Parts: sequence; structure tokens; C-alpha cells
Amino acid sequence: MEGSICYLPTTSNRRKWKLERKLRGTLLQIIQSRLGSEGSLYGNDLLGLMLEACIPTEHGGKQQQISLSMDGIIHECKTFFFASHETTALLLTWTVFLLSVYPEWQERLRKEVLREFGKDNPSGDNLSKLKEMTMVLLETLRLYGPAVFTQRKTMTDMAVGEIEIPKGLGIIIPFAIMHRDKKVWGDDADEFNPLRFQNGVTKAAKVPHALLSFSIGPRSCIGQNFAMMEAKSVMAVILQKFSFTLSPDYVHAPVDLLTLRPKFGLPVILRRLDVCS
Ligand code: HEM
Repeated sequence: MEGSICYLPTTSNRRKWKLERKLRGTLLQIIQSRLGSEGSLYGNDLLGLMLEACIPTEHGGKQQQISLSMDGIIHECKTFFFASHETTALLLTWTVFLLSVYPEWQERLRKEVLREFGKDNPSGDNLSKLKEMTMVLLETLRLYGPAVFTQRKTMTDMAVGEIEIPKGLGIIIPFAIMHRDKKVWGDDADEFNPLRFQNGVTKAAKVPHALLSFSIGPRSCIGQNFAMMEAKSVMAVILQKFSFTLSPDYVHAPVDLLTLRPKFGLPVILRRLDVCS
């Protein structure tokens, strides 16, 4: 009964189906325009690569094969959009929150950005120079990581330390709780201390793989390096142009809605630096 409710035309299901149709239509439009484009290539981005890989025949290939491939491609587009957009936006959100609460770190990062780039736009090659920025982003991922937990299922009977786990058991791995474990991170586990990452991510805690924000293993986040670069570039540009503090309207209420969000948003007061100075 529980499973069949998703097929009933309830208000929320109808809204969901409408949104799904809209999303599919938008993605199909983008895909069709790529398929119709001149030349043999479909573009050098992820969608282009998927089209190359999934549609080996020319546009006149077997219709059934194309429509199956389309579903696969649409599914991948949705996965990448969901996995990448909200998560990176939330990493930026919580970084702005922490830098508002710790203005000394905001100033430290601004000095680092101005020292490395001046007023120029950050470039891909130079982003690796932002050591303190990396430390702050890692500490943000530890305390307010967008992915709160992940799940796994055991394929065989197994043991983790002294715990025996039978085959087929679903396991929740609660990153957010593990990231504040004092036995692993030390007595200041609940505090914002980016310096713990100054000797690299594997030296920050008592065990090397304690930071699990992107998970680990073969199914870990495929976009983690991209996400870190994106977050560094955006934060660098914000810090070059603005200083920011929390608005008095801010209410601290992190909530787990698949990702960790500020329940009432993050109202901040921005000040343009060229106007202040
Ligand atoms: C701060 C940003 C991000 C965080 C915290 C994050 C976190 C995660 C986590 C925890 C997983 C699950 C891994 C597991 O269960 O083992 C995951 C999977 C994934 N992420 Fe990210 N992610 C971020 C950004 C991105 C970006 C920018 C992309 C794409 C450009 C991306 C694409 C994916 C994909 C495709 C998967 C599924 C991988 C698979 O199942 O093999 N993520 N991510």
C-alpha cells in the first residue's frame, strides 16, 4: 500500500509529475539541439561526451536504441544536476555563515586572495595557492557538510572492528555526527578551527580518512575537485568585492532536508569594499 501511493493522483504527485515532464522536456530540447548541430561532435562538455558514448550511430540510428539512450542520458543529467548544484551552493552558504561569525578568518582569507590575485579574477591554475581558503572550506565541510549521511548495504557477512554485520543489512553512515566525534577530532571537535587542516586533510584528525563529506571509496563524489575549485573561485570573488556580516534577522536552524540547509535562509549584510575604503 505504501508503495502504491506514489501512483495516486494526489496534489503533490500531480505537481511532481508536472515538474518531471517539464524537466524532461527542457533536457530533451537541449539534447535535440546538440544532435542537430553541425559537425560530428556533440560538444566537449559532459552532455557532449555522454551523447558520443551512448549514440554510436549517426542521427538515423535505430529509434529504439536512441530512445533508451535518451532515458539514460536524461537520468545522468538529473543526477549531476541534483548532486552538484545544491551541494556546492550549500557549501558556499555555510562558508559565508562561518566567515560572518568569525570575521578574523574572513579578513585572513581576503588578505590571502588579494595577495595572490589582487583584484584580478581567480584562474584555475592559481586557485591551488589559496591554502587558508582550502582550510576554511574543509572545516566548513566538517561542521556543516551539505551531505549529512550516506547509506550502504553489505554484500556479504562482514565485521567492522568488533561489530558483526550480516549480509544484506542497510547501514547509515552519519557524516555529521562522525565529524564532531571528540575521540577522532579532539576536544575542540565542536569548534570552528580551520588550523586543524594546516598540514593537509589526512593529518587533521587522529585517523587519516576522518573527513567524509565527499564519502570515500569507488562511489565517492565524482565532482569533489570541481566543487572545491568552484567554491574557491566564488568565495575569492566575493571576498575581493564585499565584506559581510550576519543580518539580525538570521536564526540559526540547520535542518536536514536531504542536504543540510539553513531552515530560515541566510540573510547577510553585504558592504561593497570599494565604497567603504
Ligand atoms: C560541496 C559539494 C559536494 C558535496 C558535499 C558532495 C557530496 C557527495 C557525496 C557524499 C556523495 C555520495 C557518495 C557516496 O555515497 O559514497 C556524492 C556523490 C556524487 N556526486 Fe557529489 N558532492 C558535491 C559536489 C558535486 C559536484 C560539483 C558534482 C558534479 C559536478 C557531483 C557529482 C556527484 C555524483 C555524480 C555522485 C554519484 C557518484 C556515484 O554514485 O558513483 N558532486 N557527492
